[in-house]
Amino acid sequence: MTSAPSKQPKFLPNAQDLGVVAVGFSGGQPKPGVDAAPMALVEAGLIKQLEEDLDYNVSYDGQVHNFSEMLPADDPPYRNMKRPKFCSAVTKEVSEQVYKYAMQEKLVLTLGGDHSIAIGTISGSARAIRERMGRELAVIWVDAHADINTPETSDSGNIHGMPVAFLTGLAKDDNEETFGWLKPHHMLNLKKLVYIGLRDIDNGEKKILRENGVKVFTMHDIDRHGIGKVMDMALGWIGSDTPIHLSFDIDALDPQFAPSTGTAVRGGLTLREGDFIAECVAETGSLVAVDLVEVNPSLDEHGAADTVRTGVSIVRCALGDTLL
Ligand SMILES: NC(=[NH2+])NCCC[C@H](N)C(=O)O
Ligand SMILES: [Mn+2]
Ligand SMILES: [Mn+2]
Repeated sequence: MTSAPSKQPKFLPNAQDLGVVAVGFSGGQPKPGVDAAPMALVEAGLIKQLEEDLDYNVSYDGQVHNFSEMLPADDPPYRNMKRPKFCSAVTKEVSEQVYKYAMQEKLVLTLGGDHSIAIGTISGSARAIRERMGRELAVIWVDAHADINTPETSDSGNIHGMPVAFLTGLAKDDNEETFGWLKPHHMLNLKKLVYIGLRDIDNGEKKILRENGVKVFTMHDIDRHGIGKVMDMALGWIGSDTPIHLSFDIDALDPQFAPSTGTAVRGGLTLREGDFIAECVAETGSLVAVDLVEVNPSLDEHGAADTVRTGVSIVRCALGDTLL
């Protein structure tokens, strides 16, 4: 069962050094419980497996940050965003933590939490990659959703539907306490973003994706070409010489395999397709950071254990586990 990452890492001299950030944050959406995911993943043995089966030197403070000390006394909706100050403060802190590990040339694994935390993770990696190598980061966003609403296009006001808009500068705010801390060095080029697995895109998001020529592989593309060809095309778009941040929303998988998530959408990836995406990214040797988000162990009508197990498997594959 034991296996080492299959290819020589391109951007991390000590690719077996892994920094783990556990973000117990649920404020980017309305359902409680997604904050308990990091603990559930750790209790399922994730960190232990990464150390023992995959030989990583794991830096992890053993704590799931819940950021309760950052909860603002007053946090009314602003520009249609719910809990804007809390989300902004937490993602800013996550950005710093990811940045620190990335500057130490560690691979960074962030366990969410809802997908709003990607504002922190991706801004932290993008900044570190710029500083360390003068390079731009590429992002592979695996999800049922595009999460590219601006505050103005969002119907829900939930910030977990907006991270890509903030990260690419499509959405901006001048106030430091409502994402104004995001500066150009934190940002992602829309041309370096690739989506896989989308099937529930809001009308405003469709317009944004089309107008900006964003590279999207929907479930339709996967049905048409198969996941193998889609991964070739996705990685071909990024190129073999660009650092990659993988942001994996568990709801990309079909609810059969990952029912315990806040915004489940039928018609998703199979378990193997999910693992395969992660395996292909690992094989590039270009991976610098991974997020696993939106596992909600309290939505357990169908058994959260399955969803947690699916999450563990995705992370293992992304970090170099192979079938043989
Ligand atoms: N990270 C997620 N699960 N996002 C779901 C977003 C759903 C919807 N598009 C919204 O903006 O509210
Ligand atoms: Mn999603
Ligand atoms: Mn998402």
